[in-house]
Amino acid sequence: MAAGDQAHNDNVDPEVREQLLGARRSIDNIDAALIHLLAERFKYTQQVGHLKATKGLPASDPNRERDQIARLKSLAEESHLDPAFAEKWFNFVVAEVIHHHEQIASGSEPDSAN
Ligand SMILES: O=C(O)C(=O)C[C@]1(C(=O)O)C=C[C@@H](O)C=C1
Repeated sequence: MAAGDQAHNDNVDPEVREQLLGARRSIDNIDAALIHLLAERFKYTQQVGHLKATKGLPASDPNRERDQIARLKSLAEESHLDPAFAEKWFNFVVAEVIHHHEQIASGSEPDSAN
């Protein structure tokens, strides 16, 4: 049996299994909160996308992004989260937002847009 299969084994010490389940319940709650927060964020970025398209503004705003990255990296440091990871996460989300902005501007916004 591979080492990784041990966690799926029914023979896991009940105390360890309880600890694992307890931590996983909290992980599931946090993942749910993150999904809800992301959905809220995309609701607002969609509003921004429509505003930019209506007013003929560019999809991206590099100055705004620079300020956001500096702020998030500082918050990450305070929270003992890797600032490089915070920046990667932000860039990943913003790339999707810009893609949505471009779709809105070109009139090809998907029905289920977030
Ligand atoms: O604030 C804006 O202008 C947005 O379009 C939102 C947002 C973001 O997701 O935070 C996305 C793209 C911009 O380059 C900057 C920020």
